[in-house]
Amino acid sequence: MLSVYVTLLKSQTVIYKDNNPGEVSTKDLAWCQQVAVRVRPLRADEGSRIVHVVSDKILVLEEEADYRRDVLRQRRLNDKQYVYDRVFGEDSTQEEVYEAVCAPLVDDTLRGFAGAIFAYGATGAGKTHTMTGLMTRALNRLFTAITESANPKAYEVKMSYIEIYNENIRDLLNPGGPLELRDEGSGAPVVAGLSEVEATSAAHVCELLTRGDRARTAEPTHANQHSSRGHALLSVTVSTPVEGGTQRGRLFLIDLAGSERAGLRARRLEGAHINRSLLALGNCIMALSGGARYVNYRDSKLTRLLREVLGGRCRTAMVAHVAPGSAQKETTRSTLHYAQRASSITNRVEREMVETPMHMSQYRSVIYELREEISRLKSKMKGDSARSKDDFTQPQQTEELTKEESAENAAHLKSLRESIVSTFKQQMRLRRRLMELDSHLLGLALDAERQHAAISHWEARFNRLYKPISLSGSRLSTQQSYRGGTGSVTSGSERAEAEVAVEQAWAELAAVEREQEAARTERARVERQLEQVRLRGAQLEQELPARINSGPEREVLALVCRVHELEADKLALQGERAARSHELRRRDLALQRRDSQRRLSDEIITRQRRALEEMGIGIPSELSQLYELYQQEIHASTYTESNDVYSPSYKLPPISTSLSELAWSESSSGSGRGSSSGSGGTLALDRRLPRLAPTPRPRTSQASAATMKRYSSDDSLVMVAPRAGDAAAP
Ligand SMILES: Nc1ncnc2c1ncn2[C@@H]1O[C@H](COP(=O)(O)OP(=O)(O)OP(=O)(O)O)[C@@H](O)[C@H]1O
Repeated sequence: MLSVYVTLLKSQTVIYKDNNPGEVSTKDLAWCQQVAVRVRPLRADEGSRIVHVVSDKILVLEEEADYRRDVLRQRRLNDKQYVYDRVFGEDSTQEEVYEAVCAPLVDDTLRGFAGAIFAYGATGAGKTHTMTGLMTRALNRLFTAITESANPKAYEVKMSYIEIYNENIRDLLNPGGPLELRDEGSGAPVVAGLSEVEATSAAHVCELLTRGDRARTAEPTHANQHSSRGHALLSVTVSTPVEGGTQRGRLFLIDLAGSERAGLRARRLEGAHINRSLLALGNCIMALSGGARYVNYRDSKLTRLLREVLGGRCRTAMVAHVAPGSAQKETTRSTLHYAQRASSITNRVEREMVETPMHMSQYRSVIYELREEISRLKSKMKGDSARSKDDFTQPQQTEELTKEESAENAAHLKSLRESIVSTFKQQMRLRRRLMELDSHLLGLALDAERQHAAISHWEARFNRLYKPISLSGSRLSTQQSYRGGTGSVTSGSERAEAEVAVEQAWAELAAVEREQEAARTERARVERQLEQVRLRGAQLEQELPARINSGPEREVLALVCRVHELEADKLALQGERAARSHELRRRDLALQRRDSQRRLSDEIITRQRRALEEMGIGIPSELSQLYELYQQEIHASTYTESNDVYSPSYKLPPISTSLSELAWSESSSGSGRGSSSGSGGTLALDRRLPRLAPTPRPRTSQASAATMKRYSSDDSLVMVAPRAGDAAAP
């Protein structure tokens, strides 16, 4: 038994048997992503079937026909088609799923690669059913392959099985109290005290799995009598000696907790933890799709633990699970969106990264100081060299030095040189530490900002801005419409979830602030030390000119200079890299904030428009022009300026010429980033807007004009993404 989980997750020192290890590019990583959806059989109490598998890649979700008499809208709203790498229907077998999703990863494990499979979906959707099938088949296949190999005894298979429940980690193979997740330096976190058991045969593995499954936290839910309430992570490591080391392959099989919202009050904490960690996982997957962009793993224990799996050389597959009945419509839709978001990774990664200017100020001063030091040393060498020439023209003075004095000088020089080099090394160590601390502080500042953003988001959503307002004389439906339909439904369970989320954000913020305080104190201490070492170095330099009087000694000094130069160059490169990565993280956060600000603006505008309509106030023409401009600008910036890095998750409702012509495909809502956050990526769109005169083609900018297409067939404005070259078209 080993007590350290890091050996499972941390080491990526895989020796590749038949591949050149090389660096795995983001493209390779993207290629590794596979997203499948499995639909489980319909049960009698689940209503009518609303999920239809069309082919092994396509499924259709039927929306309820709320507008039965409106043929146009029925046609547009009812069916939503989703495309994935693979879709498994209700009669799919465990074997089929294993062959398509898991078998390639098992073969890779034997070849020394790492792979991971996630099962995602709402409670009762079939995650555990699928994962049980995959786990037993994967381990059977591993042992069969090992037995059939030339040297079965050379293989070692180890297993570890943990559960994350309510942000507590438990060892399922050796159940006991919660285990601590420790961050050790910059490496992967460590689960202290976790057991890793050597598996000797397929039968032994089955026994271990059964033991682990029994230890999982399970409770009945509305959809599943035996519902697993935490995330389960099974890790299997296969090691075998090869020439020059040990080849190690790993397979992670992860059965995520149900993604549904917490309904019961008793479950609110549990539900909030589950949603939070699934959101964090979704965000990591999303961020990884950008290749070099900042990936925040800190938000949950699940993502902290999976850091190396998600970001390392790991092929991953996700199997999203849905129930086909109308009773689970909401959860099914949200699962399909989540899976679609994950499957968009492949496309995104192949896109070019946006170049960002470097922000180097933090490093410039340190590098400047180093260069200064080098030039001082060099000028000393020149001075000594000149003096040495003078000495050469006056040999009698040199001859006056006794042999004893020369030996003494040489000894002094030697010790001086050693002191200079050692002082220099100390300086470099302290400077590096300072840079590490600065970088850490920058990361913490971003973390703190994110927590602030989360707090203001939830507070704005539930307490301040969107309290239902009462409009005298308005129809009853007005208040109802304020409560519902815009993504800010304040049901009891959501409010409870918000309270928990806010509490957690405050707690996280306090932890971040404590860490900031500790880092600042440490930084001040290191800075004081550096100042002392710098002073000592300056004193040593003062001694140099008087003592250097020979060619070999100058060579020593030149060597010291060279070491300084190399260090300065290295530092410059490191600084550049760190600054670039910080800049990317900062931009990522800025984008998220803009996104959330824009959502708020849109929601305010939509609600104001609705309020005007409900109160029977016509929209002044200037205001309607502004609405139009706003839509065009948002659309233009979304589709033309940042097409490669940012995708819209919502659109404002169009300003239409008549009520019946308002056709706004819901297909555009909720499928983009943040849509599963609970923050309401989806605005329910207003279908009762006042009739407005069609506006002329926009005059604002070429880009805006290029993004607008007028479909005269139904005389309503429908915004579509521009085709390549649209923006440049006259
Ligand atoms: N593909 C399938 N074929 C037949 N039965 C299935 C299938 N998928 C799930 N089931 C059955 O549905 C029930 C719920 O499935 P399961 O426990 O796997 O759900 P889950 O998604 O893991 O739920 P939870 O998150 O609550 O643990 C079980 O009785 C299981 O046997």
